[in-house]
Amino acid sequence: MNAIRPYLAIIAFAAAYAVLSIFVTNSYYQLMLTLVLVWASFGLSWNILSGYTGLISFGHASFFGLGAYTTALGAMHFDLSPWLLIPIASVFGGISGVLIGLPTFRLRSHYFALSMLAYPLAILYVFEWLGYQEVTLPIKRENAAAYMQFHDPRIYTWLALAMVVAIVLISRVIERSRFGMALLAIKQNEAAAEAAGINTLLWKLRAIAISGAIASAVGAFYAVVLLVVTPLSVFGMLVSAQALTVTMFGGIGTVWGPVIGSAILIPLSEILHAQLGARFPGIQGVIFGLAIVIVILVAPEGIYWKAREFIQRRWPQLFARSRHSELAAARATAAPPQAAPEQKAARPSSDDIILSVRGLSKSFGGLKAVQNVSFDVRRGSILGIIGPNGAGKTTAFNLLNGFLHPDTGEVLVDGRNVVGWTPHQICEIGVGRTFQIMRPFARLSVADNVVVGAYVRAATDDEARHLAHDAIMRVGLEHVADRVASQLTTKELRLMELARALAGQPRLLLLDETLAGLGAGEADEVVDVVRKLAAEGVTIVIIEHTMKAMVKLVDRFVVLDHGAVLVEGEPEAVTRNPQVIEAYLGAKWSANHGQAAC
Ligand SMILES: Nc1ncnc2c1ncn2[C@@H]1O[C@H](COP(=O)(O)OP(=O)(O)OP(=O)(O)O)[C@@H](O)[C@H]1O
Repeated sequence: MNAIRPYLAIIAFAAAYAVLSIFVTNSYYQLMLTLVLVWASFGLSWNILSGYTGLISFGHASFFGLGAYTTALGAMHFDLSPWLLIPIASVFGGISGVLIGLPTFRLRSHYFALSMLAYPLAILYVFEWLGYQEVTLPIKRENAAAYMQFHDPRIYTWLALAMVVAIVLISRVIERSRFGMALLAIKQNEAAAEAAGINTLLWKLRAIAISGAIASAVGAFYAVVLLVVTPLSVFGMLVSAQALTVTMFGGIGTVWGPVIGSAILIPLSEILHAQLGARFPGIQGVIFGLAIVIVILVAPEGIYWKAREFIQRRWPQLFARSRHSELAAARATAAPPQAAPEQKAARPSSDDIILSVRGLSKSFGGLKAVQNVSFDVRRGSILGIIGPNGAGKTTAFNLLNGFLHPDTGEVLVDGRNVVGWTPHQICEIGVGRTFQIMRPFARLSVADNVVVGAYVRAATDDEARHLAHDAIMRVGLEHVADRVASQLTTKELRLMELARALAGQPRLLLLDETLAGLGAGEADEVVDVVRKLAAEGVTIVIIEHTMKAMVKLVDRFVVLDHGAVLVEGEPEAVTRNPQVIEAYLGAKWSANHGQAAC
């Protein structure tokens, strides 16, 4: 029973729809029942890319149209059956997804959305130019069922229903797996996902390939239902808009969104088109436009989420769940993963060098943000990087973990030069990172945030949950593990980012201003956690402004000024250095601490 429970809603929906379709005898309404499911399926395909990753596609008609024309042309020129052509269209859709995704994923947000718009428009003109203005599928009088042609229109509805159920199940599998978590992490913060070891390009390509394959299959089926295909009806703006509108109206990022949106908007626009289409041509476009305006004003993420929020407020017990207890259960059952040898090693640090930076430089236009920086970090030690605002500390970090590529220089992690690697590749070899401006996955729970960081080291979901649980315990956040990240205090967010980095079992942790925004007491608590991690053998490089906390924490300092290393050495020597006092600490520090430091 427990195994069936997540699918009860879709089983009930399919049963009710099938029963409804049995009693609808009017062929026009029967067609509408089928079209509702076709557009719901198309919306579901759009949702797999855009709903889960947040990369809005205005160009899903490319896949839909390719599918429709594959069926139409395959039937016309090669006398092939749609039973064969639909899977072929799906393969074409998947391949075109990768071909479109590879160049277009270089772009972000609205640039991505707008460039996706170009593909169906370009393909539309190609098909017109090829002379395929209107392609009709040949009618089969004999053996019609083998060509997916049926006298009883209800069979199309049932086929469409089977298609929706299949796509909902695929979406559910994606949602509940590492795939879905990766896409959600990308949606909430792509840079943090990449730094947590997620190969963002690969997951996005997988999402667009699956999304494109499904959209093409839906388009191929649409051609079978309507029997006529024109470039405008399958590649037109309204087609892409339809996927977007039904999903945005119903609810983004949930399987129910496209189904709800389609069930409301398609009959509405079809009936108005039938009644008023002659007097008001293009009335469907008006309906979809109005739907978008209403959604933006009333329920920006769609009516599913609005209704869910309402129910959650009214009957909170229906939604009570404990992800952390799941994690704790996973910990009780899963075998403990092998600790990395580096983590077993205890301080004090040896002369073994884990990170070696050689002649690193980076300029932005004429500004030399990092100039010929070199330093070594011994395994098990804590290195502090300090310097005034704009000294190049964050840029140096971005060069170390692959967000930026240096103009010159080397970054050797355990002797391997990682210059040119991507952040997730650097994370894979054991370099974790937190950010100066915190980058939580705001709508995920603390536990889920940390699970995302564990995937880089875990072979299975259970192991990821086990590692996440360990990391949460190490930073002392078990009491808020089920809380949504957006509800955390600054200190908790800092610790959660630490846990997310720790879950990937790094041997080297780069902490970017982990104490920023904390009160004195809170900063001490976080310093204690960092010190404990170092005692467990994790090597730490930390950027900080808070000199007082740093002096007590670090083994060595690198002081940057104007992008170059001003001084390097042990805390006592560095804080007494006249150049450091002049460039960074100022005369006041010298007066207050000079004696103490001596
Ligand atoms: N992407 C960028 N494009 C142009 N200039 C940049 C870029 N990133 C950083 N800079 C400039 O490079 C210099 C070093 O910046 P960086 O953020 O590394 O300093 P920082 O020491 O971390 O400063 P803060 O303590 O204020 O964060 C600054 O002058 C900054 O304006």
